[in-house]
Amino acid sequence: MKTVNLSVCQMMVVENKEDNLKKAESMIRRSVLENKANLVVLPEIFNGPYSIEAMQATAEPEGGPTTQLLSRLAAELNIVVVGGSIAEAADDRIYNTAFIYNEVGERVGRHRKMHLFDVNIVGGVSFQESSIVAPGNDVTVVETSLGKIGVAICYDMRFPELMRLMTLQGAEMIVVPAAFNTTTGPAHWKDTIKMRAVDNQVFFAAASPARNLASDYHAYGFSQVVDPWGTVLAETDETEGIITATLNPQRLTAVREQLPLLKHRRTDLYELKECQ
Ligand SMILES: NC(=O)CC(=O)C(=O)O
Repeated sequence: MKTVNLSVCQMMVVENKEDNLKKAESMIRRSVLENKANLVVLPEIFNGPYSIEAMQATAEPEGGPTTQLLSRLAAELNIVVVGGSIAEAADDRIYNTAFIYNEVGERVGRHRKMHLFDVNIVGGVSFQESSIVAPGNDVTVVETSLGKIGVAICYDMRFPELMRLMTLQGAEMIVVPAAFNTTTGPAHWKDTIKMRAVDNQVFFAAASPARNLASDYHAYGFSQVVDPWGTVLAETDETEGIITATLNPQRLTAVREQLPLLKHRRTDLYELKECQ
């Protein structure tokens, strides 16, 4: 991989789609102009609220206004964009999808959330994502000029097998647009980010929306970027803002050489395989 300046835009997502697109555009521009980012990441479902009703209302196909904007900005600003995720309308279904664009605005990857957030936590959050969203079936590792980026979405990051598969496929950075909430966030967010980075010896960036108490779903916030040793390189609180970290490839090499976890796996005793 190359040296990467990664910015996470922890944006306040509101009801109105156009307002969200304007906000995403201004935060992407600021990431580049003020923080010299060459990789910019947006949160899960950034163009409308993360709710069953809103996802139905905001769903659009690839080539719609949201992906057009992301592609145009990637090309104009000469950056790689992991475009958070959107409700994607395709095949008469809705997917929760991240689109990834390169420096000339080509779509170089697409991840459809594989694990859907169907939970009912007593006294806390209830959500039935599968009532509207269909699951994706593909592990996503994208080859870019900056290095290999594994992309997953929110609940996907709770599944260590998926993170390890991405690592075995060469991911050097794992980037996760996400929206934990005020029940699961305080309990699990930071530990999950750290352990996925440490287990796999990868850079790990998790991008949340800012917490909007006017919406039904209260995102946790606290976006983070962590290095392969588990050191936090950048983090924020629950409010809107941009965080930026420099990812140094020598750090990844040094951690993997000095603590060769990936080489010490007992593949004579167990294996992890991607089913076709
Ligand atoms: N929103 C999600 O997909 C997942 C989540 O909030 C959690 O795992 O907690």
